[in-house]
Amino acid sequence: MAPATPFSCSKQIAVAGGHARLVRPPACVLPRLRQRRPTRIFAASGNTATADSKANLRNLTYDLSEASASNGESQTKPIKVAVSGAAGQISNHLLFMLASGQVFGPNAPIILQLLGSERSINAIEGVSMELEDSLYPLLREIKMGIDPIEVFEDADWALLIGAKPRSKGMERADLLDVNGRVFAEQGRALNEVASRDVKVVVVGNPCNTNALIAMENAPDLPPKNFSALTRLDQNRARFQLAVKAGVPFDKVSRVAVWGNHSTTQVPDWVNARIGDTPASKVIDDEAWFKEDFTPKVATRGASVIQKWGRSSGASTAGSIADHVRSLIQPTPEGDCFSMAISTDGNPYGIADGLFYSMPCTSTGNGDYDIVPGFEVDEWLSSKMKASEEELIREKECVAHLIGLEGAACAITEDTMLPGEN
Ligand SMILES: NC(=O)C1=CN([C@@H]2O[C@H](COP(=O)(O)OP(=O)(O)OC[C@H]3O[C@@H](n4cnc5c(N)ncnc54)[C@H](OP(=O)(O)O)[C@@H]3O)[C@@H](O)[C@H]2O)C=CC1
Ligand SMILES: O=C([O-])CC(=O)C(=O)O
Repeated sequence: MAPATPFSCSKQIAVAGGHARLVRPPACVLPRLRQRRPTRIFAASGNTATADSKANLRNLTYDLSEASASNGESQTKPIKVAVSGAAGQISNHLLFMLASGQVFGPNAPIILQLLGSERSINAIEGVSMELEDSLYPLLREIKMGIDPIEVFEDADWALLIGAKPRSKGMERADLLDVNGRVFAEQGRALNEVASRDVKVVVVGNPCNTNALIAMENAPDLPPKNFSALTRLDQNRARFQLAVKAGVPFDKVSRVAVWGNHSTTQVPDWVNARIGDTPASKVIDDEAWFKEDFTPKVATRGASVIQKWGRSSGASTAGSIADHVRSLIQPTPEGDCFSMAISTDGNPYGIADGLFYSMPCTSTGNGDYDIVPGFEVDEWLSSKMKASEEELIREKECVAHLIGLEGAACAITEDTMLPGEN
């Protein structure tokens, strides 16, 4: 157990005769109350570690080793999962899924490393209290802080969710710049302190280009370890196909989503299957695929906001869980999953140097392969090209954040996130 310091707090939960007992060291109580003064405790720091930087990090440790041993569980090394935007609504679903074992499985103890800001650190403390009160046996430790250098230390996974939403009057180029700076800083921090095999999943929008920025700022980490979330789009597409065909969604497979997580995305009905049959044979209605299915999936985020008054939180969290599970479990034979990945050397002729969503498989070791040989007909090809061009324009707008010179931002016609209308 870590020694208590004025700025850290450890807790131990012992189990005797089947009853959990919280052993709270006396030193823990006062510092915890003191920590409610954010200006003192969670002072902003730069992107390099300082001698007293640990003082900015709050640490809760739950040592359940006695309990685990008495239950005959093996002492598995906990998985360290860093989450940014930890006070946001997606995280408010995801953190509980992570702590409960729904993502990494029922035998994987977990350490949560939560990144917030001065704006959100109180809220993150609140979330951590709820996590404590949920009594998750797999949850071993919660770290919270506002400096990515501290929070990302030794992370095995980094789920980068936090990003500024576009506000009224803000151009997409501004959004790319503001969020790009955040992801550049976080990429540098991961490069410096995360596990050398950290898997980085970028969710915060515009997620494809943010993933590119994070990766380019982390030259010591394998580019293949970076991906961006398009699994929500895949799930949305799968649901629409199942409903139209009148089958349970588990009969719908090989659903690729190509391109950008934006309204130019291409949910692929050409290669999708329903049972063992091409979806286009089961649903013999090309006009529906082109004029209804495709825009419905691409603007589903906006429809949710229109009805619900806020953007997709629970379904996004579920799709992040699906994304992670797809990398740590073997892909079922004949199926694929979609995520945005580096295009370097891809078999579909997409320009190198982008993050573009494609069909992938995994053997379950955290790595992936792009599935070759998907049919790309003329219609699919022209839609895929449009999304590629959008990503090239986005990249030009963030050239200054990825060490490129000479490019200029030429986004004139505003491209849209799925949640915008
Ligand atoms: N790829 C995908 O499929 C999807 C992506 N998204 C994207 O995920 C991101 C998070 O969504 P959600 O959790 O709903 O958002 P919330 O608004 O609930 O939370 C966003 C978090 O981002 C952080 N943030 C970082 N920088 C800023 C800033 N400059 N201004 C305000 N907040 C900031 C805030 O945390 P803090 O103060 O701690 O920094 C905040 O808690 C968004 O970018 C959204 O567009 C959403 C749905 C699907
Ligand atoms: O546009 C947004 O912020 C929400 C989003 O990505 C989605 O719902 O797919």
